[in-house]
Amino acid sequence: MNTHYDCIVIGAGQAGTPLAKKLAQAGKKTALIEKRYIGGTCVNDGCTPTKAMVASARAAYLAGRCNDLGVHIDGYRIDMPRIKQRKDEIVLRFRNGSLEGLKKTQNLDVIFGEATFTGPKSISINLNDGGTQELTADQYFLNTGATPIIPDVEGILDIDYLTNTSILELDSVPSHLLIIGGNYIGLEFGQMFRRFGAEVTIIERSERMMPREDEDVADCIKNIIEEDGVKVLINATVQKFVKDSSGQIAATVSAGGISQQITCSHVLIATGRKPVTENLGLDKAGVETDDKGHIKTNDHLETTAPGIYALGDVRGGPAFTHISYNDYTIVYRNLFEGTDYDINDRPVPYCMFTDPQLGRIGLSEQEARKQGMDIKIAKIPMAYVARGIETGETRGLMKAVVDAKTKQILGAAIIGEQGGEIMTVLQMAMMGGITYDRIRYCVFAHPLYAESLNNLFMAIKD
Ligand SMILES: Cc1cc2nc3c(=O)[nH]c(=O)nc-3n(C[C@H](O)[C@H](O)[C@H](O)COP(=O)(O)OP(=O)(O)OC[C@H]3O[C@@H](n4cnc5c(N)ncnc54)[C@H](O)[C@@H]3O)c2cc1C
Ligand SMILES: NC(=O)c1ccc[n+]([C@@H]2O[C@H](COP(=O)([O-])OP(=O)(O)OC[C@H]3O[C@@H](n4cnc5c(N)ncnc54)[C@H](O)[C@@H]3O)[C@@H](O)[C@H]2O)c1
Repeated sequence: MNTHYDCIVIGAGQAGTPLAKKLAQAGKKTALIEKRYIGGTCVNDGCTPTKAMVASARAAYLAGRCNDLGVHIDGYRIDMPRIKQRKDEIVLRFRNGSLEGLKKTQNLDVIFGEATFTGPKSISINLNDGGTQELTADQYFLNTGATPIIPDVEGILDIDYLTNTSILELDSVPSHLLIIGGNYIGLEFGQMFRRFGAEVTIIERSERMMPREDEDVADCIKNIIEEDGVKVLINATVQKFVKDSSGQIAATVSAGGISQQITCSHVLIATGRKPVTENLGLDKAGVETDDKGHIKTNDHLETTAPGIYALGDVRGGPAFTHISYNDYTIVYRNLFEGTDYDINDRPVPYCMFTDPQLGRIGLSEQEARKQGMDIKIAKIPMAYVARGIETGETRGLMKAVVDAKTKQILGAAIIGEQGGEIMTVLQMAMMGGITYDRIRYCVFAHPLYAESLNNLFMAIKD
């Protein structure tokens, strides 16, 4: 039987879930199709589980250095099954909470299965419970997310490599975790598992880790990670994997042109993510993709097919939960509240949850210089920050890029224990047009990290 809806949302990620609810609440007969779990990557394989485990890793770190603060404990041990159980409980709470909210929503059907376009406005669903269902709708909203890129390395299919999903299922600590890719996923998991007691080696193919960040920022993070005992090889790629009969994996690694063999127990792939569009049948709907498979949209998130929108990672924007969520608010408000928002109107903050965190907003120094802008740089080490000294958290730095003439803040990178929160203070200043010379003399409560924004902008010579 063919059922018709006003709106169909494909993918219950960070845009699809709230959007489906709002569409239904606005009186639209809506279906939300999800092939796996409500909440998508963020809740099930991304932000929620990793940040829960990062909290356990930080507890281990603090236990290991509390002697410095004059508190002596008689050793500690990592209880990986408990860490996993705690993480699972949090994930289930978020996932089930969302599902309950969706089920209670009038005009909304949640259907578990994989959707594929069969025509411009029709889909077929391979139901998870068996069988298929054919649906049509006036409007479609695609929020199908992204999935790990697996590099083409000889022997990789023989080694049971881990991804950001399967590593979350480990209930023991690897003896030696080799991570391919030295950016967000590699660094967050790398430091976390080092703190759980694993030997960790990160292989990054670029000339430096975090190639999109300023060199001093990336170097600061690299020094911190290495100080924690993670081995980092840059300019490095894995050429070959061989698994021996005892389960150990020999990786042939070329680093800086020199070949070496590294033996490890586990391999995590963290080499980036690609959009999930393969089985969507987009050609049947007239939805075009770019050369990387991302769904093409305009600034209002409309695809090349009328009445079909794409939101979140699948459209290749900055791959963050808050961006996917903001995509939903743009689409919804433009459709139902008569607004004309576009995706260029928003800031793109982000926070990498290493410890200390890296909070980032706006232009980096290298980006501003590339654009030929007249800028000044404010920079202080965290070791100058009173709050950092008092709490024993002196690793990191504060850096801001400002317009030399207008005194507006153009961007910031804060590496610090609350780096994300401090960055957000500067984000608000940027949004409100508060210039750096005002922040320099602003009264902040003492002794907060934010108070040191005074000192940060004192570092600029007018
Ligand atoms: C390890 C890790 C850590 C991360 N940490 C952070 C962080 O700290 N902060 C942050 O902002 N971002 C983080 N991210 C990124 C963030 O998780 C994503 O950007 C975010 O989840 C946005 O995803 P989305 O809404 O585009 O789609 P997703 O959340 O990926 O959802 C897509 C959904 O669509 C479903 N689907 C796909 N195809 C079909 C189909 N044909 N039919 C039906 N359903 C389908 C999928 O099953 C999935 O549930 C992290 C990512 C990873 C992997
Ligand atoms: N805290 C956060 O906000 C957070 C945390 C985790 C993930 N994420 C999101 O998830 C996405 C994916 O993260 P990611 O770290 O997997 O991808 P990424 O694209 O950010 O980084 C991949 C890294 O792997 C390297 N690389 C690629 N191929 C390689 C190879 N063959 N050998 C060695 N190195 C190789 C790249 O040079 C790059 O540094 C990111 O875009 C990010 O937006 C966000």
